[in-house]
Amino acid sequence: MVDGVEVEIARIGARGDGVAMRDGAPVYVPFALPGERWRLDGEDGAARVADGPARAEPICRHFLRCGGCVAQHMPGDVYRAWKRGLVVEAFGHRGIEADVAPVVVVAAGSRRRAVLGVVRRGGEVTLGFREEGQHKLVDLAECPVLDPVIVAAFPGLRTLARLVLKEGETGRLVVTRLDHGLDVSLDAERRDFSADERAELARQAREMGLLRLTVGKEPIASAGTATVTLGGVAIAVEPGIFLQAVPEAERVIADLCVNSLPRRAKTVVDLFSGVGTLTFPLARRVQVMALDSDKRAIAALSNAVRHAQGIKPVTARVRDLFREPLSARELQGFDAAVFDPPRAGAADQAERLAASKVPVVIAVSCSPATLARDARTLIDGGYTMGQVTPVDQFLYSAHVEAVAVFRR
Ligand SMILES: C[S@@+](CC[C@H](N)C(=O)[O-])C[C@H]1O[C@@H](n2cnc3c(N)ncnc32)[C@H](O)[C@@H]1O
Repeated sequence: MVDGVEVEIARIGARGDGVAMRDGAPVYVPFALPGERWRLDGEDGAARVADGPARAEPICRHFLRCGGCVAQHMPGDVYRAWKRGLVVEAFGHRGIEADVAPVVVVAAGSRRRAVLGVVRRGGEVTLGFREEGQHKLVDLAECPVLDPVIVAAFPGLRTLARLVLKEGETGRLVVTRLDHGLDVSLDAERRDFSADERAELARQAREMGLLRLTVGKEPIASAGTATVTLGGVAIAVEPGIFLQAVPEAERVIADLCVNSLPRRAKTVVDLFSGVGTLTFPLARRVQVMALDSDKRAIAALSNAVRHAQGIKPVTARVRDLFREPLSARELQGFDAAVFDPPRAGAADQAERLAASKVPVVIAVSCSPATLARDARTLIDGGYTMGQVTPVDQFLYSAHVEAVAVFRR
């Protein structure tokens, strides 16, 4: 940044920064809004010199310092337009004029899964969100985005981390609210726990009322079966398994999938199925073949099928769909395909789908950029894209989920 120069913010960029143009190049100003004027003060940052439209009151005291949120200062209409715009722009970059619906925004306090950083210094543990590339953790007293049950566990989680981390060591906590309590996995360098230390960790887990505690790969405590109910089916899951971040978003995504099926659909393939988030809601109506490369996820899904009631037949297979995407021939006979890949998208699988005759393809994605890339492939293969629905389950972050439906 250049000292003392004033700029006017024109728009909000992909990471939530305000963007101003200077000498034909974009300048990014964190936490700035369109219509505001800012003075750029060298490497140290920038200062607001003139207000634009009203700012929103942040819902959290840690906003601006915590790595979790970038957008609590945006008024609701600006925020929703920005999130929708992320999807519109991603398609625009691929030459697609997408029909993008208004954003479905989840409620605050509904996020059931958190990946938290912990560090031990001077005997004390700091617990907070670490954004990519950011090193400093802000110790959290609250987080209005997370399920309050997770927030209430913060003090106990610090105690757990204190028992595990050496001085100066950092660790990573994955905390998930399952059907009957919190599932906590703590990853740290240290692996050599004595029997006494293990007993102390187990005692702390009991005191916190945790459903399960895992340190590294070692099971430390369990207070019952760890299940998550998806589409009315309880699935016993292993620590750290992928789940959609917010239950409400999971239902919106599942409903969009089910409601987009052809009326007479009988069989659907669920690509990148995970433990069956979309498989089970789909299986209430149609036969499903579920595929994922994660052995533990497919085992959980298969076990759940055995005791599930009121669903159509489900088959589940382990398959690496990057190395060995389902071919157009293998896709033959399915009335619809759902694909919900990781952030990298599913370039090769999209090519096979584009060459197939599957009447309806439903793409679910947490990355508008790779969704748009894969959409281009499907459109070039003869599919017509219907409405795209952005689902804002990563509240106040620069991420957004989206569902797109393709037909031929
Ligand atoms: C975004 S998650 C979606 C899971 C599931 N549809 C859900 O909603 O819970 C992506 C899934 O892709 C799976 N995956 C990642 N790489 C894969 C690959 N190469 N082949 C098949 N599945 C893969 C992961 O195991 C994960 O379950």
